[in-house]
Amino acid sequence: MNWQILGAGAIGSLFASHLAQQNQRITLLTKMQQLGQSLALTKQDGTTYTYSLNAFTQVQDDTQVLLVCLKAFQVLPAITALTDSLPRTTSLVLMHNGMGTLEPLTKLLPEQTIFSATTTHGALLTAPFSVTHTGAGSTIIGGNEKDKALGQAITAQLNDALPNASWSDDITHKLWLKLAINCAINPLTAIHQVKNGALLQPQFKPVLAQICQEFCQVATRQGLTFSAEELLQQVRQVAHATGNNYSSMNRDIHHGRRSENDAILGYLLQCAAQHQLHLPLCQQLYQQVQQLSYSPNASG
Ligand SMILES: NC(=O)C1=CN([C@@H]2O[C@H](COP(=O)(O)OP(=O)(O)OC[C@H]3O[C@@H](n4cnc5c(N)ncnc54)[C@H](OP(=O)(O)O)[C@@H]3O)[C@@H](O)[C@H]2O)C=CC1
Ligand SMILES: CC(C)(CO)C(=O)C(=O)O
Repeated sequence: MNWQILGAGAIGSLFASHLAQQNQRITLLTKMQQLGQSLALTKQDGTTYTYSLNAFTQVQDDTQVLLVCLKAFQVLPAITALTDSLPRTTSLVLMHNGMGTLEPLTKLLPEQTIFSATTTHGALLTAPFSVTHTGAGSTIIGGNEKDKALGQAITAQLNDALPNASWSDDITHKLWLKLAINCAINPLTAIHQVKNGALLQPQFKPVLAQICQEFCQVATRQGLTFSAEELLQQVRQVAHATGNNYSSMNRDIHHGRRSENDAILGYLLQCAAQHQLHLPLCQQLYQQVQQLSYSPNASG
């Protein structure tokens, strides 16, 4: 399979380097063309490997899989700019936190095969084209039933490169579970500027419980089954397992970058509005994060 990775940030570089290590045919899709770009991967044991990859600004004619490793708000503008040159035979795999990109992309590219993915691997870009694998995790991929055989073949190659990757017949549920975890952990750690583990302190328990409860109201109306009690347990497990890490939203706010608030709490609130549901705590947290966030449209 010919792979192209859109976005040579932390996650894109992590997957690109692991695919290169497997001798997969792989190129990058970046903002600037660079033939023979070196990409350094530092593994968890501290060893560093360097790969030479070609970086293009367009999708290559023979690209079979375009792995989209962008922040949620970058996805639609990036793919829209590529639409005219995107071969019909290229499958897209969307790999980002938050939700809300699949529906507009499906409208934009009705003929294209599009898969969704979510990963719990941790990656840090220490310099341009230099990535450190900070935490081993797993990746789940899914899509339409009619595309399952292709999706499973893509998943198998990804799993050879960076385990564990698996196919899910119920990717919507998996994406919503990750959404719940991000709705609970990201805003609180961003607002209070604390590490994930701080949310295990007793004062956060009722707040996390209410987020899970508001989340479940929306999920139920979307036809998805979650239990608020189980979700709270899962959120606390993730806060414990990643206790020493800062969430991505925490880092975005800390560094004055745009956060994925719109694709996380914003998406949940949008779904809630469609069902005439009011989520008082999620609404308040969303606004607090917005006030702290860099806004690309703000003047002055
Ligand atoms: N890092 C991690 O450990 C994890 C991240 N995630 C999720 O994965 C997604 C990607 O995260 P991450 O890799 O950390 O983010 P990064 O910001 O590191 O990577 C995004 C990259 O895409 C580039 N980019 C943006 N627009 C374009 C474009 N139009 N064409 C080409 N390149 C473009 C950006 O360049 P520039 O900066 O110049 O705009 C940047 O290099 C996010 O949704 C994140 O929440 C999920 C799990 C773990
Ligand atoms: C799971 C969690 C909260 C880990 O930090 C994450 O996905 C993020 O930071 O965006």
